[in-house]
Amino acid sequence: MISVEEHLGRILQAVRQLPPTESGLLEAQGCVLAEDVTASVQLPGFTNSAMDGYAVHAADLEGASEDDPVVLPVVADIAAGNTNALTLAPGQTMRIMTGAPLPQGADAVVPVELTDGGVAKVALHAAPAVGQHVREAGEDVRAGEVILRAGALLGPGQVALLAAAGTARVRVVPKPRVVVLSTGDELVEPGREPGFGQVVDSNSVMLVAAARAVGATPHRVGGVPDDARQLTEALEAQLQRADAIITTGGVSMGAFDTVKEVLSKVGTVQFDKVAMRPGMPQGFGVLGAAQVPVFTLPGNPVSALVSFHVFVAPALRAMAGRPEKAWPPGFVPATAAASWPSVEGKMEFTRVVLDGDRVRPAGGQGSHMLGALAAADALAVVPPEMARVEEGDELLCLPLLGTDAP
Ligand SMILES: Nc1nc2c(c(=O)[nH]1)N[C@H]1C(S)=C(S)[C@@H](COP(=O)(O)OP(=O)(O)OC[C@H]3O[C@@H](n4cnc5c(N)ncnc54)[C@H](O)[C@@H]3O)O[C@H]1N2
Ligand code: MOO
Repeated sequence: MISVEEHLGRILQAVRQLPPTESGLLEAQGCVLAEDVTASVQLPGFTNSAMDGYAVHAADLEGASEDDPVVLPVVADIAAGNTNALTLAPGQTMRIMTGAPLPQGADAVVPVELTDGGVAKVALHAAPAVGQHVREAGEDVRAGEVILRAGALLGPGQVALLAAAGTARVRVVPKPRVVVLSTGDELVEPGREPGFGQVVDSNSVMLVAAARAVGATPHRVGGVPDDARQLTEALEAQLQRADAIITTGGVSMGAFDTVKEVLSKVGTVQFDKVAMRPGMPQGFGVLGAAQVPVFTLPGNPVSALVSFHVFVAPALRAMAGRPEKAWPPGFVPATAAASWPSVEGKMEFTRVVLDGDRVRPAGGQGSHMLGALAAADALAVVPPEMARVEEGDELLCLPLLGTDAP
């Protein structure tokens, strides 16, 4: 029996960050930048108005107030999108809209609410400070400045900045393409009614969803029967399209545990019992010339999802250029709101419901119990040395509904 840390350590030793690729901005969301990006233009690109109102020379409005306005002629209208360079002479105003270029010479904007809204001439009831409601060219980003560094995760704000600063394509670490392959003669496709002795292949649906939630690009292969030739063929076919392969089922002590039978003979896949519950039978190794990592997760549904969170998610993040800073990854502290037994000598992952920062078990803990799994908010980590959780104990928890997608 090996520890959770040993098995994870072996996995993280073996996986590599994927080589960078060039990508359009929309496809780059959720990826990590592979190089620094500099702005090719300044932002804002030109000095413009922050308000709908009147462009003025501030000096013309000295002493203007609510009761004692200054009245000036309005010599032009400037809408957003106006591309003519205009000049404002002293003693004049121009009506200006938000985002429209400030005319040369103007140094402030009076919002329309502080005026009578005049079109030919306007009564201005306020004396603005120089620069008021003016957005200076380059005040946000200077041309040539590094706007995002290699390693930055691209979310909506980052792709917007790249677009605005003149970058349409970027070099990123791609999202790992993850093939999910379930095994077992008992499996039927989701949507089909299982006969006696059959189960719906819910694991592949679950693992595709889990892979997507950590920012990978999953591909689901329907259930493969417990047949060595068919499994070998399926694995060989999928190796072409995969940065990682996840299998479920067929790794325990059963007489028809085909994954173990097939993968023991090829690549470097090693099968171990890991001191955890659920998720004890695990396998990991690399396959083919491209050294594609293969995770063989147990078939029990809860075991498979726990194994995904503990072993596969950190590996996928490392491949995507987002290595974990610490283990356990993404875990949050919580206080036990109840007492429950745990198994000594194994790290137990109790399905819990979260109530603020307090947790209690979410119903049945059997590794086949999807009903209780779906009712859970998080996995509470009970360390191997604890035989029992007492009310008030501090535990680390992994939220189950979290998503890495920015
Ligand atoms: N004699 C022993 N028996 C078992 C041991 C052991 O150490 N000695 N370990 C148990 C543990 S712990 C686990 S976990 C399971 C793991 O078994 P396998 O990975 O070989 O999985 P299967 O036998 O194929 O299936 C187990 C269970 O899960 C259901 N299943 C499988 N695939 C799917 C799927 N795609 N979607 C939904 N459900 C699935 C399957 O019907 C079985 O009920 O072994 C224990 N046995
Ligand atoms: O250790 Mo198995 O993964 O519970 O059911």
